[in-house]
Amino acid sequence: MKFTKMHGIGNDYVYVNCFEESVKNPAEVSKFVSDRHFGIGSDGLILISPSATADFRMNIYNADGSQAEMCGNGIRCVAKYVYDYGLTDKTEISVETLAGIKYLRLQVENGKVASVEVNMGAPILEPKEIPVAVEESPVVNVPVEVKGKIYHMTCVSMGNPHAIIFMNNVKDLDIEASGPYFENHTVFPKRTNTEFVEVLDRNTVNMRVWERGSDETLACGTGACATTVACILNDKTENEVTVHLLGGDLKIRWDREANQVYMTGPATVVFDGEITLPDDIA
Ligand SMILES: N[C@H](CCC[C@H](N)C(=O)O)C(=O)O
Repeated sequence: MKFTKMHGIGNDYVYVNCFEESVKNPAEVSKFVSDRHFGIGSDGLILISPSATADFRMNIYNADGSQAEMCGNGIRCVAKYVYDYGLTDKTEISVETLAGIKYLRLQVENGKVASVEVNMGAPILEPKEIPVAVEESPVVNVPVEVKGKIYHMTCVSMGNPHAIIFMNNVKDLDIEASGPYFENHTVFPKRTNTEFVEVLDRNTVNMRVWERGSDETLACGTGACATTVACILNDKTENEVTVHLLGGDLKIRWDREANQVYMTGPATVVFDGEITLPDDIA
């Protein structure tokens, strides 16, 4: 199977061009290629395919094989792949995802995509649609007990679920001690991604993330969008925020009139490769 290893500020995936390849067991393939010792090493697998309703289709699988509705860092890399590898010469494209069709603007430098602006759509705040099993709507600063400790969470979906926890210092956070317990908490019927956020000023935050199905990652695009919405709902920032993640920065803007969230950031090709999959998952 031919693949391209790419990352969005350190959130790395194995990308497969399904115009040329066919992946019959994507969940199993994602688990295999994601293993950083026995596979390629990645946060998951992303398939780029034809679409009947958009220019391209993106399917994303986490490292544990679970399929997610959307991936912000991933969709920027999809845009870079389809332009740089000659599948399109358009600098405005649409990509079909399980979270709906997304519209992207590609910034090209020296013939290659340098950064991408994605319209990530409207944030979803209705608890039943996130989903999160609480009465409050919207879910803003709601107490939740995790491993015997009370946290206050704000929940937002960008097509995939996010729980945002504000704290004073994320650098020293022992994320392994709480991330998995939020991810698998019974209050989240479909599990959740969890963002731990330190507000630096009205336009800047530090964020770390424990992702559903991929443990801590160096960045999460949908998480940065959900975090920005949560900051604004809690009156902690203005509508435009620079999110500092372990792997780099994303610029997020929530256009309140249009109720659309925009994310701008880079996309990087690491290498092209070919791998022989074990027979039982090929
Ligand atoms: N783990 C996420 C999918 C990947 C999202 C993230 N990598 C991004 O950049 O948005 C989930 O299960 O919802």
